[in-house]
Amino acid sequence: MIEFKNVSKVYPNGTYGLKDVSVKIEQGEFVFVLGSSGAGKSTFLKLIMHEETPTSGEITVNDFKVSSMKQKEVPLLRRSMGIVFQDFRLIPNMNVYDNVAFALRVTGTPTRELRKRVPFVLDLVGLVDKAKNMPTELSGGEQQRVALARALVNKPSLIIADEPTGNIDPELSMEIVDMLDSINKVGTTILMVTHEHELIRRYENRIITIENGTILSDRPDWRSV
Ligand SMILES: Nc1ncnc2c1ncn2[C@@H]1O[C@H](COP(=O)(O)OP(=O)(O)OP(=O)(O)O)[C@@H](O)[C@H]1O
Repeated sequence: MIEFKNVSKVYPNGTYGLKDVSVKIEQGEFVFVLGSSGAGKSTFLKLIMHEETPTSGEITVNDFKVSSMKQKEVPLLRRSMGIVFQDFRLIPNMNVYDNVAFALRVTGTPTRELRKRVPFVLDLVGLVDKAKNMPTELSGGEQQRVALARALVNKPSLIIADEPTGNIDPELSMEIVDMLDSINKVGTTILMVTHEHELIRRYENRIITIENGTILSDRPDWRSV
């Protein structure tokens, strides 16, 4: 669950990132966050991840009071979420298997658990047969699927996808959204930021549109009305 209560973010140079935003996203929703460049989408995500702190207002994410959180609690918050970036951010000198396994190794997961979990998520994203490939040997869409597997491997309750289709051919973009959709169907909350109206027009999910740091519109999920 994500809740913003009257949240504003003013950057040190006086620019407003967000202005008095109040919004609630329940566990299990799949929400698109739409907005043009400079609208405030990244600010919204950074506040959720505690990469930035709000100037005023209250933020709750997965039972963490993010707005008043101590720095030492941040790793716990981050472990409750999986993050997918536009530029994939795979480790170039590790193969697909190790890129995914790395996310488990850093949290001290036992090897026997890792041997079950990594093939499971690679199967979910349809990449078992590419486990030994290096990132440079994969297409953009495949690299993003590895990033998705890595985000999923710690069983997060929330996936944040920041323009995940921004570097992918349009035909493959739908494949990524469909994959997020099937992950959502097993209960994971999905927040996907995009500026691609065309892509999300085909879906019936809730769409929060941000403009000039405020919520311009909040279209409900048409599947549930
Ligand atoms: N570190 C910063 N210092 C000052 N102003 C900032 C900073 N980061 C963002 N801004 C400003 O805050 C506003 C919102 O920016 P934000 O990055 O959240 O937009 P965005 O919707 O993510 O845009 P894009 O799609 O281009 O990434 C913009 O006016 C931007 O210039």
